Amino acid sequence: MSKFKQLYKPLLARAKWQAPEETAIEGTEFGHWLLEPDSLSRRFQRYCEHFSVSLIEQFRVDPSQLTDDERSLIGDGDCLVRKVVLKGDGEPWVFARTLIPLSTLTGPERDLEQLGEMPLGFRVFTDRSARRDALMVANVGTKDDPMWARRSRLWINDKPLLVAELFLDAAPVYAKETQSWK
Ligand SMILES: C=C(O[C@@H]1C=C(C(=O)O)C=C[C@H]1O)C(=O)O
Repeated sequence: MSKFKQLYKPLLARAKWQAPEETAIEGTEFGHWLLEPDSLSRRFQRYCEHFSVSLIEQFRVDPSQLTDDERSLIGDGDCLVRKVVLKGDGEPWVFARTLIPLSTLTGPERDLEQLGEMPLGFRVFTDRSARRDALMVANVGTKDDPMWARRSRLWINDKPLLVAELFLDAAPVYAKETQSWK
């Protein structure tokens, strides 16, 4: 799993986030994926027989480990960092890094620290209060060979978490004709 950290963490770290309207992705096939407001995990499930999440690492950081941008979105408190790979039929589709403020890991949300290999989206989007905002996108590849990432803030019971997702080559996002199975 460390190859995912070595390969993909730096790509996400240097993403130059843009508002979708500043890019030409709206109305494109992959734009529909990148702008997905509901659970990406639930959508991925429709494009494979077996959807799974592998937990790479999870640890706590103090706010000095966050960027100014991240602090402006989720506050300047200690956070839990959760890094996973989302897989479709065993193929790595997304590398995701989520920042969950400890102030979000309270009350009914305490369990978010024990998710393990349960997809975060399955837990968050079953809550009626769940919503997504501050969605930004970035091409961390090249113009001719794009590698797309997105970052968005999720709210659950009015408490935030920040999710950054890097869409890997095998992801259905890039398939010319993505026919859902279900
Ligand atoms: C937020 C979602 O959860 C997905 C699963 C994640 C995880 O298990 O850590 C992280 C980011 C997402 O790709 C979603 O399904 O939209």
